[in-house]
Amino acid sequence: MGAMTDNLVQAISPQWHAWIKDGLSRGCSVDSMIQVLVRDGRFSRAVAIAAINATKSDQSESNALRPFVDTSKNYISTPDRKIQVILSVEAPNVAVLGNVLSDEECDALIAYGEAGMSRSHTVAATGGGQIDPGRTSYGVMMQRGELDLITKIEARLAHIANWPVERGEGLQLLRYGVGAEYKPHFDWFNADIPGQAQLFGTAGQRVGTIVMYLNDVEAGGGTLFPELGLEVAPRKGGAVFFTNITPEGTPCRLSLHGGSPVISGVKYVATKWLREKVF
Ligand SMILES: O=C(O)CCC(=O)C(=O)O
Ligand SMILES: [Fe+2]
Repeated sequence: MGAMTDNLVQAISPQWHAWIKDGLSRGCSVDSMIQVLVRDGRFSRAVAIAAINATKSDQSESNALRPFVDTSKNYISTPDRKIQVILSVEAPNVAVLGNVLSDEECDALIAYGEAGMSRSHTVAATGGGQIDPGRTSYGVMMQRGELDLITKIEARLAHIANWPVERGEGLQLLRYGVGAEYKPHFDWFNADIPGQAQLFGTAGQRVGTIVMYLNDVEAGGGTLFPELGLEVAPRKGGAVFFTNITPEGTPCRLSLHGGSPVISGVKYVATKWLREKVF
């Protein structure tokens, strides 16, 4: 929690942090505080919400938090890499990023994961994995910290999304051949579907997602957000981050997304799902 708050304080300045703390202690409404932060502090709404939530959780140990990418500048400086902010959307909070991974890191992930790949599954309504015509990629799940390279990347992602490494699942590596796709879906678990209810486990909801592109794709293979009319083109080393829950913590239907069919070439991605609690 400390590191996350430090990042936020950096993003919003100690003065504004103190102002939020004071407002919360005086019982100001969150809406009114967001308005002031956006108008006078010139913060994006996403940063304002995240800063208020982080301050709240520091005070009450509540868990009303979601990851966020600070798009108030055009670059994000992580300890080992300067990330480009290319595009951002407010709701759901989407950030398209460049230069997240080096070419060498992309190549190494593909080389390492390729051998272990098998046909991807989805979760059946009654629980368990199933082969699904709506998801025709091949993939492999990796352990958190499975390689030094992965540890390094996971630390970088934690910095970018302001979310602790421990609250992330292992990376999932996917390969889509020509025609392969992942039809639009939600990454959040649906508590009303028996097969999904058990997925919450002790780590809770999948609150955010980062899809990293490991190669350039000749045609097709974009990440599509049908509710936003947005499609992110795969670019080697780039990534798209998005939140799966609203600022209030409920499943976000605008986060509907999918991997469009690859038309020509092959598409490799690495997906990091961010969980509510320690995974
Ligand atoms: O392949 C893509 O572009 C999207 C992948 C995805 O939605 C996921 O892994 O959950
Ligand atoms: Fe997804």
